[in-house]
Amino acid sequence: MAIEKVLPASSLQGSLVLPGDKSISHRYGMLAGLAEGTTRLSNFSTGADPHSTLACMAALGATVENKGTHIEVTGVGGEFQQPDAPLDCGNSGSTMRMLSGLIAPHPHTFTLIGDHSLTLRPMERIRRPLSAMGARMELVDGHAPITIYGGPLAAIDFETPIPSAQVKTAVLFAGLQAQGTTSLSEAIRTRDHSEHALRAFGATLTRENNRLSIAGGQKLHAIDATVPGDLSSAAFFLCAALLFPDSNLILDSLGMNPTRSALLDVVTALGGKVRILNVEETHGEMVGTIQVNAGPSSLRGPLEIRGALTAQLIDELPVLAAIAPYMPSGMIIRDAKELRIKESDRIDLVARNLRAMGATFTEFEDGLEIPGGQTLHGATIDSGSDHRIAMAFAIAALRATSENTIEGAEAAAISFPEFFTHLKTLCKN
Ligand SMILES: O=C(O)C1=C[C@@H](OP(=O)(O)O)[C@@H](O)[C@H](O)C1
Ligand SMILES: C=C(OP(=O)(O)O)C(=O)O
Repeated sequence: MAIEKVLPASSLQGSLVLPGDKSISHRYGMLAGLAEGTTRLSNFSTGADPHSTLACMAALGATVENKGTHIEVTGVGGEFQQPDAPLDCGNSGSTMRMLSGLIAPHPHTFTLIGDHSLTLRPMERIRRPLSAMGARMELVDGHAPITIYGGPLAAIDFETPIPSAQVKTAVLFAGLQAQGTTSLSEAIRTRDHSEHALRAFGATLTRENNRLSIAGGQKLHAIDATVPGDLSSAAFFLCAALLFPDSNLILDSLGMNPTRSALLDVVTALGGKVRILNVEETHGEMVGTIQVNAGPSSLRGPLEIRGALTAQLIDELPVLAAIAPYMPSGMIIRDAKELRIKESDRIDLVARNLRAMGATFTEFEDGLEIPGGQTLHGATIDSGSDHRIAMAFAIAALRATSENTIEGAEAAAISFPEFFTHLKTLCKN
């Protein structure tokens, strides 16, 4: 187990280009694997999870080559081959759920496996729509390993019961290859990278209010693309910037898709001055440069994160909770029960680590209420092998009164292997 020691800091200064967005990298990797032709992907995520996706695409017959400057994926032209071993999704819920939809229409038997954490995560949420389309899927008590007996699928009209971009994507990827037109409605709009990625690879997809429709039998064609920087990785440094009055952080080539960028509004509400220096669109995704300085917050009460906002900030909630005790206003996070079934029970681990640092707060089944203006001390942090917990508490450590020891720091590599190196460069002690 890797240990990282994080000392209190006095300032955060510098500029950064983030590695490619994890969500977009998964989708480009999968669609490139299915498409016809050779896709070139620059700034592909360096995280272990999207590389699990690429390994699965290779096992399904795509050719994946790391060319140094970019990744090349030569797709199977619409027909995956029977893999000769189980598809290993590692720690990645995105891989397991989205890939299930992508491969279910193919006439082979697939087994999807993952690590211990992934085996604890709910998979019934994808079995329900995919089996309604005609896929035969076996789970073990609602969990992986998953066996899919693939074959022709029929379109469905599906209403997502939980806000989940992974479930939405599994249905769209299956719908792309089904017979008829698949429709899907979501009550809370989740990240729309799949919609943009499908269009980029040549598919037609329509949206009317909250209802998406995709016709089956569409073929995909290879693209050249640069993956925008990962805003969920940037979140750690954006939150760190709020901790010091003279912070100055510049993030270049950053993904700013509006369905992902609620964090920028939250950072602003917490006193961050966020300047957008430029923005452009590439394959439907907004990409730009931002500068962030800290300033006084105008909040009169605790920052409240509930309902749709909770769903939009789902991956950023651990780091927001980790800095909440230092914010003058404090924070209320509710409607976040999903956090209990991510790579770890993130509410429990945030609570345990905040408690270890001496914070006071109230824990709920679906969130936390954390008073502001607290002083925390150094402690031994348990990452629970969860990348976002390891990184969130490295940020909390920056304002503690003494050194923190992060146990299980290697988990950061799941989404952001360079995190601790950048932290050391940006933070001044
Ligand atoms: O679609 C995606 O890329 C993701 C969707 C979210 O999961 P859910 O779909 O389970 O909410 C998020 O937590 C995950 O990190 C990535
Ligand atoms: C929940 C996450 O990812 P996944 O569901 O793909 O494991 C995450 O990155 O925080």
